[in-house]
Amino acid sequence: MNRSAKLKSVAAAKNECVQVVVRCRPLNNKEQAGNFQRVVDVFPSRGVIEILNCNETSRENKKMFTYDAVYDWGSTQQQVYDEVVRPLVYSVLEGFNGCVFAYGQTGTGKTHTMEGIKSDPEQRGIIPRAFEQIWAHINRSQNMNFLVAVSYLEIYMEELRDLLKPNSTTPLELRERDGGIVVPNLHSVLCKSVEDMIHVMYMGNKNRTVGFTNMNEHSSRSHAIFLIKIEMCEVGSTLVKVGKLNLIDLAGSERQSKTGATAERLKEASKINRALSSLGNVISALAEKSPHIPYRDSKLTRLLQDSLGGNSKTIMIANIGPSEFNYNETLTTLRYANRAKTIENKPIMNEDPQDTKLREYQEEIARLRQLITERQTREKSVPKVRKVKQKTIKRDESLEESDEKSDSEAEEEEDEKENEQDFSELDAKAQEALLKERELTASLAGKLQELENQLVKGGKNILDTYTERQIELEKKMAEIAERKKREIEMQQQLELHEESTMEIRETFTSLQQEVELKTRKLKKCYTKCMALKQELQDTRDEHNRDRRELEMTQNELIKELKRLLLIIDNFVPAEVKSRLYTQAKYDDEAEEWYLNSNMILSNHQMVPRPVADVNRRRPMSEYALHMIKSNASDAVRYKGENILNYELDMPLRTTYEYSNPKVSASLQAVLAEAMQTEDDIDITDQSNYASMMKQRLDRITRRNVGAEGSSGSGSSAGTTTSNGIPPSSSSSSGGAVGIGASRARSSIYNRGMSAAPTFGAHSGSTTAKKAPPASAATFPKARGLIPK
Ligand SMILES: Nc1ncnc2c1ncn2[C@@H]1O[C@H](COP(=O)(O)OP(=O)(O)OP(=O)(O)O)[C@@H](O)[C@H]1O
Repeated sequence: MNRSAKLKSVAAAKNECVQVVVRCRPLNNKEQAGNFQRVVDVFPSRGVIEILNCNETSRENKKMFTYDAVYDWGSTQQQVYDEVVRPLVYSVLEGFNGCVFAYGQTGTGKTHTMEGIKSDPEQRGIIPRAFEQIWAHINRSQNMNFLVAVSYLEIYMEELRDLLKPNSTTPLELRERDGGIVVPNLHSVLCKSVEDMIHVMYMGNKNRTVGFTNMNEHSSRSHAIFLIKIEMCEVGSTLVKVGKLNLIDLAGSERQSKTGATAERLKEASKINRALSSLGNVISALAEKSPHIPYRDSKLTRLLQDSLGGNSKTIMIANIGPSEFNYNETLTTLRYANRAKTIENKPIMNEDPQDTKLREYQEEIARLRQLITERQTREKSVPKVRKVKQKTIKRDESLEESDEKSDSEAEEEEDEKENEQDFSELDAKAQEALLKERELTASLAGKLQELENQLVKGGKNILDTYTERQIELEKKMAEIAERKKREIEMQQQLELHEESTMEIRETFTSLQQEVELKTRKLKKCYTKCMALKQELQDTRDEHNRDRRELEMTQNELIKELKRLLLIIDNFVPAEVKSRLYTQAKYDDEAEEWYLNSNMILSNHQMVPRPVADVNRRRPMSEYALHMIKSNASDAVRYKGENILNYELDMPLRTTYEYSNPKVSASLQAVLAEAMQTEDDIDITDQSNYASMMKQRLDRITRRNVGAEGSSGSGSSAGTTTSNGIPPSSSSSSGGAVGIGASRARSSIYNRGMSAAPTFGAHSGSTTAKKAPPASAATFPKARGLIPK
């Protein structure tokens, strides 16, 4: 279709609102066990849902919402599919884009509605039922070619993941092409039956991200999107129509406090909630007809761009729970769904778009066919003249030989024989060329077969799958669904008009009657006003709740950040830390930190390479070099050993070598002198410590003198110094190193002493009078003051 025709069809397209359907699941075992009350009332015939807040005293204050269709806990999967989804899939098979997405709090039945229960055919959900409808249609359509491709992806933590190729390293990106959003590298599988599609769905489901929450044992933690693309065209025509169907099971829109979320789950939930709240923003912006629609806020909204306010027919299924326990979440879902009702789409038929695989295949098939026929005619035309002559003779013979063989069979056989004969008559070169030609033709035929196998021809087993009566039944069901839809619409409109026309219809017979009616009306208006006020209050409360939840998430994340910073501060070396700070960059798109690979590389390059012998072509071990130098007979043996001489980085030293405490040279000299002369030691200083030391010195000197008097020199065995240290043997034997009875007075100014352990570190003044002559040698030794 050319551009102007396309524009015309867009302009001619009718606006169509997003169809919103609400489905309420039954009370589950937990809710029943907990005696939770049911607060939701469903009125399928009017498309109305009423919800009661148990905390409010008045039971009158029920909130009422109307939708295109509503389903209660007794509804069946078949009913939901036939009445809601079947018409949409019909449209897709006519070449429209269609989208069904399930929205709701976790555990309310989104996956149940979309996929259903594998083992129970009655409980199959929308996706497998859509497969059946598609293939029933294909099998019924005669003279049509189809190409059906499916893909399956999920959006987890704002990242696209291919569920059919989970280990693929190619990142998936969203791109805008021909006014629509596509995922270029997404893997797609060609399917040829319902079973193929179901197999693909289960394969993808195995790779889906699910987790456990307090609300649901197998909670979907990602948004899963199943894409079906159906290309179709009449046999012999080149006009291709394309129908696309997106079947989406969104992640749960839960309150984090209820799910028992941990730090990682909170991060996950905040991303899920962000995508869902951006979906809410898009819905609001579309509902308010805002000039800017924030599709780009999340990957989910970008992917749903066609489905919301675009060219697709869209159905939103809002799943809710009936219990009072989930009152707030249910109300949020109902409001969300209520807003989505007003979104208008402009569905257009995808006729003759660019880049269709079906057209590509058909063109290739035609080209291959042409090539093959050309080759076959060339092959046959080689010995044509002689062949014709021989053929006539042989035919006469063969007719006489057997009557059983049919003419064509005989002819084929004949041709084969002739070919063989012709072939043997050719020279070697020609034979080779002919063989090559035949091989090429065979490979082309194989390729052709392969391509033809990919295409699905419609109307194959029309009688096997669908009898006339079944087709009739389906049509009737579609009609009933359409009527039901219209009935609900009319009922809703009737209720609306009833109020406005009441006044007109009333004729007042008396003033009293008029007053009564006006009072009733006033009461109604008052109730409405109160409901609106309540709504306002609810919205405020909800906003506060959201804010509190965000604050909670923020606090959790800050806590986690602090923990990580603590680890970095205490366990990561300072230089690595500073490198991390300078090299780490934040990617706004991916919302992730990453290390600049260039910088890492440059750092790597700075690391010195292992040392090798620069004069040699390749590194050699020390031992090999040694052997070569020493001209050892088996030196060659070690030549090939590629051992590098690694210079290991030794860790930096953090301690000092031990050195003895320093005693200043002046003090050492004085002490040495004092110990050699017999003079008194006179140390002058002002501090208490020094005077104390002086006293001790005196005491020691006196005792030593006493001891000398009583036992005489050399008989000090068994005596101890005042501080309990026994005298050394050298001193007891009359010691060569002892001070002796010092008479000389010397003044020591020891301010220059540097080492603390020596008493000289404290400036002090001490006068040691009359040092003991021999046994006094114990004093300096015991105090460690003997110069070395
Ligand atoms: N209409 C229903 N009838 C019967 N059972 C239902 C219905 N809807 C849901 N259930 C049951 O409720 C449970 C939770 O449903 P499901 O897993 O589909 O929820 P969900 O909304 O997809 O949750 P999540 O967002 O966590 O994936 C399942 O055991 C399911 O069988």
